[in-house]
Amino acid sequence: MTNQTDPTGNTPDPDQIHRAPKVLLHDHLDGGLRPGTIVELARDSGYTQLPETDPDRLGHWFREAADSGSLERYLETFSHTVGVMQTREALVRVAAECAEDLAADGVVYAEVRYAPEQHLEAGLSLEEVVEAVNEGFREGERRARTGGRRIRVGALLTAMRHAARALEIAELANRYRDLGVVGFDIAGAEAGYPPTRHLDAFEYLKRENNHFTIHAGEAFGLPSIWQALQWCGADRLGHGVRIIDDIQVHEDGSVKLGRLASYVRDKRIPLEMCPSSNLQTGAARSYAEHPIGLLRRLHFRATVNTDNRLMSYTSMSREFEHLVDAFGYTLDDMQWFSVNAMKSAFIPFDERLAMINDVIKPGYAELKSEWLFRQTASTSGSVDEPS
Ligand SMILES: O=c1[nH]cnc2c1ncn2[C@@H]1O[C@H](CO)[C@@H](O)[C@H]1O
Ligand SMILES: [Zn+2]
Repeated sequence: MTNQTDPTGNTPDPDQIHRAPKVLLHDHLDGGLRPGTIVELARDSGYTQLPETDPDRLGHWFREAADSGSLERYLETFSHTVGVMQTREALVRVAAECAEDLAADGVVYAEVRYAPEQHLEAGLSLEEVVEAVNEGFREGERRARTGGRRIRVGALLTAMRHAARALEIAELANRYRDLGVVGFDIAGAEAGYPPTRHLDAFEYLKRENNHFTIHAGEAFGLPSIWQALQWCGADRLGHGVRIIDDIQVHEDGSVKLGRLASYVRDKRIPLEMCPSSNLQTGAARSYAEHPIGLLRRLHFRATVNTDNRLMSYTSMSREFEHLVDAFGYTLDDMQWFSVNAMKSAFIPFDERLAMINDVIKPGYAELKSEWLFRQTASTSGSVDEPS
């Protein structure tokens, strides 16, 4: 890695990034399958549409096909993952492996989303889909614990923005509240499908005191973010990268925020940023030019996320490696992003606080203290040298 060196010495190396406790708010269940699992599920269910049947080649295919520069083409690849996630067994397996994989990557808390309406082709009901995924998450948490890792996973139920089932899915999310589902989301092609199309679902959730995030400001700009916040009342923004269009950076380095960007920062609206995904869909040109750098400097409530680990060939550790490389981030920056994410989670406040104080901060303190002890050891060594 070619990161800029940090005078305090706590620029993390890949091993530290991996061990650091990480919090993930934006990850799609159907965007994170293991290639080998897709191949096996396709074989077992008679799904014949896979473009490759060798796991390595299939993984590569997803990454290449998703690297298209457009959100619409990126989303086409999901037909294959959704295609093999149509039975109870498949959903339990995929959800369990998701929790296991995230835990193995050092994620301690995750909110994982999926659209129940996309898993009904083989006759499951919406309720059966939700229960299968919940069962899988619990199983994955157990396996992680057995392997010495702890993770907590909550589900977000997504409604597809081109479809007309948002209210029904919002009601489903409300029914399974406190039973493994922590919130609601809308996803899918953004241009042509403004958030206000689903206003009834959002108004319903507000009346129920429930939580939701909205994919906005990814493939479409400020009007989408504005609607998501001011018409729909979103608690968080999925991506929200295009908020950058409302921020002017002058030659002398001074910065002027427009009304919407000010609102987002002042109200501490969490931005679920997914750098690798944005590079693939054309929402950003490079890691170094990704708006997260400026937004972090300006103290927006930015968080780091994977979006789709399979399509974007990523993990939380990889996202942080890219950001450390691009911006010279330190363990303190990683802690800042992780605490931001935990503060923005949809679980109750006291539980968020306990995760921050009992898991995240001690985890970073330990990593930082390792460095201190390494320093002390090398310093005392040199003192002992005869001069
Ligand atoms: O970055 C994204 N933007 C918009 N929609 C997405 C993104 N990633 C995945 N999905 C959509 O969300 C569905 C449920 O998980 C996926 O099937 C995919 O169509
Ligand atoms: Zn997404």
